[in-house]
Amino acid sequence: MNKISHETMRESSVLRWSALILVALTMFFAYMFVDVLSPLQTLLEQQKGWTPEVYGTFASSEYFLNVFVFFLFFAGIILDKMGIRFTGLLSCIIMLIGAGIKLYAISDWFGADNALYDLLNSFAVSFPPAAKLASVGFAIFGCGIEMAGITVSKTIVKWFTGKEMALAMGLEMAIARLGVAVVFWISPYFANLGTPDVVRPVAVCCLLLCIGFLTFFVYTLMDKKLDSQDSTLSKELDEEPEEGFKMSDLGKLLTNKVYIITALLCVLYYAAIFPFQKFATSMLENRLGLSTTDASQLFSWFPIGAMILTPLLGWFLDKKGKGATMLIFGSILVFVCHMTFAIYPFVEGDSNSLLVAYSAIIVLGVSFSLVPAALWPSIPHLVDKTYLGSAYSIVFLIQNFGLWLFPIIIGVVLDKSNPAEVLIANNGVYNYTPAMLVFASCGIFACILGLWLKAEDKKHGYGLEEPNVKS
Ligand SMILES: C[C@H](NC(=O)[C@@H](N)CCCCN)C(=O)O
Repeated sequence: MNKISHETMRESSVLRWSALILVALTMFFAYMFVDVLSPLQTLLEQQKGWTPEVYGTFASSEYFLNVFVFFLFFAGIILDKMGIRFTGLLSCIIMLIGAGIKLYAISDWFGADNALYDLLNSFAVSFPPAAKLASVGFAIFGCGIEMAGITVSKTIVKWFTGKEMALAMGLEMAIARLGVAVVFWISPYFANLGTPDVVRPVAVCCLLLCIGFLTFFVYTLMDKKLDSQDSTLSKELDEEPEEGFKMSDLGKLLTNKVYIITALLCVLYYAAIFPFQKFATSMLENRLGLSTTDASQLFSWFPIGAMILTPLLGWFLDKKGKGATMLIFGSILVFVCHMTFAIYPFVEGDSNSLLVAYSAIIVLGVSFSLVPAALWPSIPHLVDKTYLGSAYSIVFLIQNFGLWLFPIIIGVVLDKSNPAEVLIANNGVYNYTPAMLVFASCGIFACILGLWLKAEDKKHGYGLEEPNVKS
């Protein structure tokens, strides 16, 4: 009788972790691009005339096509039907196209006497043509990055199920957070290299995206080999091939109560994070009287904190569980941070104020480790693996709605709470309290959903509080 070998590449820890590093690098460069303009809001206002409302609308455009053209929904189906290699490469190409358009839009090549410029200048004139075209580019890029995000989540499940899955997801997110931290340092640096200019950092990040494309391409070679090993193994074991996504699975997802609670928690929690990231530098400049570079560097401790803790908490979840509890604590901490920035009487140049600001940013970093480390590995506990790609894509879709809406809300709240005459009386310093209260309220609602999730888990035993690694 032939001896069946159960060994595939995923049994080799070196190959498994190499696969992870390759896909994580793609996300590292993608996350850098996402936030390349976040530390430059003030410069965009001074140089390009982008008011907070324009900037908020531009920031939210990243999610527009995912939400309103349901791109993420189709991305999930493409992923489940066409597989990781096709979807991952497609997502990288989409990101590059979107990034290229955004770069062109803010460059000097796009200006008056250009037909497209004149066309975009012919309506909604308070929204500059460069901001309009940059938003189109960012919306296309947003399709790519979200598609890449679900592809990477599915890739990790493929290589790490029954192994260190939460640790792997934590490490992938840590590498992405490092990208955010790095861009909060290098973006003001490149912008101020010579005459201040927002184009330089965007051009650099476009080049880095090409490297991300290459690392994903290398990963596809490993993925192909693993698939051929898996199909040989299934034939030897006489296993039925997996069925893949069916439209009826969508109904199963949308009627899965605990999955919907998780998706709502996700949207509320992340609404207090990514949109905040877009305004944080400006908020710190205004609340503490810091320069752009200092505010941006202070804020970078948030992704750095998350980067250090997320893999550790992923490891903890693998070994000890307590996923639902982590979601609750993470939501409480996001509330604490945003309330601090809303109500603490910060004084310019005061060391206590700086200490409080640093502490609040670190607290946010801890929160942003607890929730993602527990949230994403919890999805495979709640749904069938045949439509896992779609399950991730629907959560991302619901989340993207919040990520689209909140920068707009915050932009409007900032404009309304800082009318021109008040702004002039305050020497141009924006009052951020109402905006921060909006962010803080998201934390409270996320916490309530976390408590509900924990109660459902206790009742039905989804295993959210259980460790992932089965010994
Ligand atoms: C893994 C998770 N990713 C997401 O939530 C993405 N849908 C959003 C990426 C947005 C980048 N602006 C995470 O990063 O925690």
